[in-house]
Amino acid sequence: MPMLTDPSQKYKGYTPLNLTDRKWPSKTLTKAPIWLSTDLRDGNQALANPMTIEQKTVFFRELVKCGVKQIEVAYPAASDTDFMFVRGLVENNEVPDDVWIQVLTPAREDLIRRTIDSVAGCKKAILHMYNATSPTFRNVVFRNSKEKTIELAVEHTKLVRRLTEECTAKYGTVFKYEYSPETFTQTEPDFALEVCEAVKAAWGKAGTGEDRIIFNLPATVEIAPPNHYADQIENFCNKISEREKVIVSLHPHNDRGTGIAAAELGQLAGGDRVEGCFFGNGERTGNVDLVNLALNLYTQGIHPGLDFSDIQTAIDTVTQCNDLPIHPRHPYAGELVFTAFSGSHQDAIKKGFEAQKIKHAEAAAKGEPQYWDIPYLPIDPADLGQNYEAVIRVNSQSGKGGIAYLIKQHLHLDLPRKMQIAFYQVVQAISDREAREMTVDDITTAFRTTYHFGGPKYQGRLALRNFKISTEPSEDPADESEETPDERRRFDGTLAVDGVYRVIRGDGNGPLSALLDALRVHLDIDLTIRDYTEHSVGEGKDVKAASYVEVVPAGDRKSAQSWWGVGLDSDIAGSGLRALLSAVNLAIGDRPLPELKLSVGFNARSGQADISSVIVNSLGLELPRRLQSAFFEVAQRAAGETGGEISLGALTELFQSTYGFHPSGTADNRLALGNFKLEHIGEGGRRQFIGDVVVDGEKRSITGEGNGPLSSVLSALHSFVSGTLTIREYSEHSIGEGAEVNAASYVELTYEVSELKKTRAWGVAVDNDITASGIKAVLAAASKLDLVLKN
Ligand SMILES: CC(=O)SCCNC(=O)CCNC(=O)[C@H](O)C(C)(C)COP(=O)(O)OP(=O)(O)OC[C@H]1O[C@@H](n2cnc3c(N)ncnc32)[C@H](O)[C@@H]1OP(=O)(O)O
Ligand SMILES: CC(C)C(=O)C(=O)O
Repeated sequence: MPMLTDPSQKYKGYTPLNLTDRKWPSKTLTKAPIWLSTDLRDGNQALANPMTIEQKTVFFRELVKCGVKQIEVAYPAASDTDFMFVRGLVENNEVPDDVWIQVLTPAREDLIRRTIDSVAGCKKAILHMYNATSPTFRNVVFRNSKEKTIELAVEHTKLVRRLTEECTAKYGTVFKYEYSPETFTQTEPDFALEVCEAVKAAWGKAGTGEDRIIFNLPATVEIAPPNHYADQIENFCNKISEREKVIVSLHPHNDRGTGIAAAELGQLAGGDRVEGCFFGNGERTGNVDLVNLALNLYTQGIHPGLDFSDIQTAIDTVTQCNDLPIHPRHPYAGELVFTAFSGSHQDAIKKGFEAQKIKHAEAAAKGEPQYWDIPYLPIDPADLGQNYEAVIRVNSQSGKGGIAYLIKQHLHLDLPRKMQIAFYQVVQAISDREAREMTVDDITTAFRTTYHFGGPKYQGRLALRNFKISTEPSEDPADESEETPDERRRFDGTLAVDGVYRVIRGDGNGPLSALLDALRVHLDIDLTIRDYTEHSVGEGKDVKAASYVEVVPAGDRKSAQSWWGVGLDSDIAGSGLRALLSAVNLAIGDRPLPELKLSVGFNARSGQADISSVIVNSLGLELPRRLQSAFFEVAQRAAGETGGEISLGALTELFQSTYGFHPSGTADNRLALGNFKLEHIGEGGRRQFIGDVVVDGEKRSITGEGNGPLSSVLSALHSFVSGTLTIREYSEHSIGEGAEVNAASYVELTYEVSELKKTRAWGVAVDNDITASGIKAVLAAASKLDLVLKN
């Protein structure tokens, strides 16, 4: 049947109360009401499968944990399960001393008796009796007159008094009495009052404070807007006699979807207590949601007396016990309620957090409250034990702000605005292509992959292995113009280029321009930096620098096309260089790069770096800069006869023979290391070398002291070497990883014997022990010198 064109022929509107002096509209809520959870009664009776005793027990404990002090635990006369559940609570001492358990009964003697039996022995119980009072119920359900309706309530109230007193006398249980004129909102207001007055008189012992009688005024079915409910409550509160001896309890249902409003307006109108269920379970559209009401108060700065610091556990417990899901949009509890998908919301939230951080710092400094003021978020999710991860979620409706927020939250990177736009396009493309929500993981992975950020797993075609920035005097000392700095920076470093190591060198005004120069010279990559920013990440000794670089094609600073990159390093120069390489990786895409060419001809600047590239690739040795130059000269001389031509294999062999190096450590040197030990001498770092050195095939046991391992070896060598050996340069690095790691050492020695000129030689060695590697490098270098031995 379709909807009626004239519904007035089928549905009657409510009859408004003509309150001439209603007060509630101009009031505000200032304190929390008494809360009564009826999850285990009104909520339970509305379930297709009512809860088991175990489920009710778990639920009861959660209610207690959240701070509910009055809990309607059952309709004990309904079933053995309900009865036994209440008995279990009592007998197992489940009820804390400050909690009242409440039990509901109709106005029927047998059921009242069983209900009181259920709580016998409990410390504190509220006996709740009801009978419906509205015309329809009187006429249709009970077929009762008004008088008979009052009589039913009065007689059974007297019975309740007698039986509860007996129970108190026998078991010590303290009782409160609650009476509900069920269907109150559909009952003539004066008749509802008349019934309650009669019940109060029959109870006969309503007092003040703890002795107040509770009159529950249910919107059994919500049939009118919430202002009407408020009028009904205010009217009742004004007219009931001995108001101070009465607790007015509100029991809204949600048939019109205004249960929350009804409860809030009802409190303004005088309601002292609110009965409802967590997350709004209950008959039909549910009872009023206590969590919602409590948190509404909380967001007005009023503590509700309930604690939802761990709302997720409450959600999990309630949904598991009720077997009903919570709608994703449910106030405070739905999984999407702290989530923003749309770009403008995300942008506002991100800006809100940034602005609030500053405002809070200012307020903290002045000792003022730090008010929550975030667009689109009425409550701080953290107060409910929720984290911010869910706040911003990304799909095709999202904008750069939200994505940047997630990157900041998860990677601690505060992307510059233009880079936000660039990365937004990356995420948009993925989101459009895959037509789905992007998780935080998707976004951070997209970021890492795009910018080659976050370790070897995300490494790009160009990856920085090591570098050194040195200061060089400006090339043209005659140029005294202000633009030309006195000093220039030199970048010396090793890159992995498509998996092959390349030693590169470049000069510039700063580290980044020096790297750009090196890239241009060695790899034909010609770019210019258009934008650069940086910020610190973390604090104290763990602080790192994050850098962001935008590059454009060289000579085209206004280019429409640009590439951003990001770098993070404990060293600011390292972070900038990494950011630049990150941008360069994007810029080169998959364009082929020039392969390593060996050019050892004179004046070939790239040649020096290129032969170092051969050594790092063939032997894993990252030569110190002066050794690079030294070997370049050796290579040039060796290749002199072939016009600069030399094969990669020949170059590697030349290196090994020149520096007495063999990767296995078994170089055929004039001096070789035998067994040795190094001992600490005295308090300082002084050492004593005691060991065997094989010289020209003959073992010599020598000792020597020095400030460190290498100087003690030199001192020992002087026991059979005439003249003076000195270490001019020493450096080392690791080769390999994990258990396979070795140390590579480079030593340059100078040697001076009287009347002979000073000579120098490099030695290189690798060993799994760093000290042995250094000593072997000393002996390798010494082997290359014309040592004069003492007799
Ligand atoms: C608005 C509310 O939520 S009220 C609470 C509702 N909750 C429940 O009903 C859940 C528990 N109920 C039950 O398990 C059962 O209804 C019982 C055990 C209480 C009673 O079961 P039964 O005796 O089989 O009766 P039934 O369920 O048919 O109840 C209807 C009878 O109770 C009477 N009745 C209904 N409400 C009340 C009341 N508050 N006081 C006295 N009698 C009542 C009806 O008039 C009817 O009487 P009749 O049989 O003489 O016509
Ligand atoms: C028993 C009463 C209070 C009831 O649950 C209702 O009217 O909804």
